[in-house]
Amino acid sequence: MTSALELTKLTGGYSQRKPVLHEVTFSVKPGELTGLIGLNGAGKSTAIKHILGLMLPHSGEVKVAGVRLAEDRDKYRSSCAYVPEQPSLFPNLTVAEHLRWTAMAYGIDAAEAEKRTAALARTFRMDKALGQLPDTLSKGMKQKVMLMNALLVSPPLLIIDEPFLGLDPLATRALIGALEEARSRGSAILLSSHILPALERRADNLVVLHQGRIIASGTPEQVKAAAGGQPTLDDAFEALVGAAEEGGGPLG
Ligand SMILES: Nc1ncnc2c1ncn2[C@@H]1O[C@H](COP(=O)(O)OP(=O)(O)OP(=O)(O)O)[C@@H](O)[C@H]1O
Repeated sequence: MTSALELTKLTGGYSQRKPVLHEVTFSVKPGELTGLIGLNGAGKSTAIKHILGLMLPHSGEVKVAGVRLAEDRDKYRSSCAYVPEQPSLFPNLTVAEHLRWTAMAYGIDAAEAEKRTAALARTFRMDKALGQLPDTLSKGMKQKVMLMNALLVSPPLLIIDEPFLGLDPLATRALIGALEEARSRGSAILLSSHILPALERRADNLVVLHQGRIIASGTPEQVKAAAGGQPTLDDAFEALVGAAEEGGGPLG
């Protein structure tokens, strides 16, 4: 099965002289949810910028839906949707207009877009906000609009930065349900988050980055085992980072 996302020995960053990422290799298969975790400054956002094609590798490669950006720009770009931590919306477009615009950009038929919009608005309790402009929305509501846009597209690869921050408990549940649905339709999901218990419960795989290198990866159980059999992912993360900073090898 072609991976939805495949990083092979990706070395990259903001200057050739001082790379941020060092030979990062991992993949996400259709229907899988992978959590990307690491301390502040570990390189998660830099990895995402490379995946989105906003930065080019110094060496190694990134494939989305089986293609490199240089091979097929249109396929690459239309195969992923990204929800950043900070919502960025057009001030003059209403919520419904954002969704319509996204649907057009991704070539989704208008009737289908309308149907998906109505369903997403119900799921995220945003029915009454469809006619509102971003300025009149709360922070969490803006985040919901970003999520609704990405879910409307239902792309092969969905990348979400800190998905649960700022969402109320019902919206969090709605998002978890919507992500499950997206997975069952075959979307691969990459979540970057500091909220480890949420990932421990839901991720198929984890990638632990430290100073731009992968220090552990695998299922949550495998990562806990690699950290010396820690009881929780929080404990495992602390142990792995501690060992990496002491310059030690694998724990256990
Ligand atoms: N625009 C930039 N120019 C130069 N260096 C940068 C830039 N953005 C980030 N960096 C550096 O790249 C490294 C990785 O940063 P990155 O933003 O990828 O971390 P992160 O894991 O996403 O952190 P956080 O959890 O705080 O969001 C850090 O050393 C940071 O200082």
